[in-house]
Amino acid sequence: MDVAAVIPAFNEEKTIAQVVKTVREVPLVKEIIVVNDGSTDNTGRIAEEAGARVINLRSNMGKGGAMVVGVRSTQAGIILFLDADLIGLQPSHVYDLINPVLQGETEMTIGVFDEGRFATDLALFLTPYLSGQRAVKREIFETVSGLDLSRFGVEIALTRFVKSAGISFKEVELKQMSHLMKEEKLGLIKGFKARMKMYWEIAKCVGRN
Ligand SMILES: O=c1ccn([C@@H]2O[C@H](COP(=O)(O)OP(=O)(O)O)[C@@H](O)[C@H]2O)c(=O)[nH]1
Ligand SMILES: O=C(O)[C@@H](COP(=O)(O)O)O[C@H]1O[C@H](CO)[C@@H](O)[C@H](O)[C@H]1O
Repeated sequence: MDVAAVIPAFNEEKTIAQVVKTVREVPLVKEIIVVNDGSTDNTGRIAEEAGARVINLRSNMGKGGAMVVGVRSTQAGIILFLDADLIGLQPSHVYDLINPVLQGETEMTIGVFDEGRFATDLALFLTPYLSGQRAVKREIFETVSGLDLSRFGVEIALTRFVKSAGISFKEVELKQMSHLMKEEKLGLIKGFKARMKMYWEIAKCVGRN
């Protein structure tokens, strides 16, 4: 089964190139798709220069919508989702995420930061099912309804579906990795507001049946 990486990206010009370049070091990943989710910075151009196929969305659809667009644009049977703001991503992390699915050991992996930065390690220690780093069979992703409108609820919706359907999944440790926190990207006040909005989007998906 082929593997494609789908990277939703909204104003991530600082980190996107490094993420794309690292994934390019893994030949098992046949396609790298960056879905530029209506960014107002140079994310799209930088991703393209780094070697990704870029889909430019005219306006911001939210993370879940961008992921759905990315998956629809490829035929690959296994999708590797990565955030565009990762710090310290190594090829070994990519292998750790995709190999268990590729080798039929499980249907989905969820990457959990460990030995990275305290705040981001702690967040994923407490809520591993929120992680944006995962590999999943496309048929599973495609079976979950409403992901296009789920925004930041996408991970919780996907994890809930997998759990309720009794589909196997596995958490894998991603050592010495982190991501930029909202407060680092947007400043304290805007970052906090964005965090609250994200929790609301997650809560809406938790409330859905
Ligand atoms: O409307 C959005 C919001 C976020 N993202 C992307 O989704 C990923 C996770 O978002 P963010 O880093 O804001 O979330 P955090 O990891 O801080 O919760 C990143 O690659 C973002 O660029 C997106 O494509 N569209
Ligand atoms: O780790 C978390 O608690 C949140 C918030 O991250 P930040 O505080 O902005 O670094 O980020 C995760 O959750 C989002 C919603 O599920 C995912 O979309 C992100 O990929 C994931 O990093």
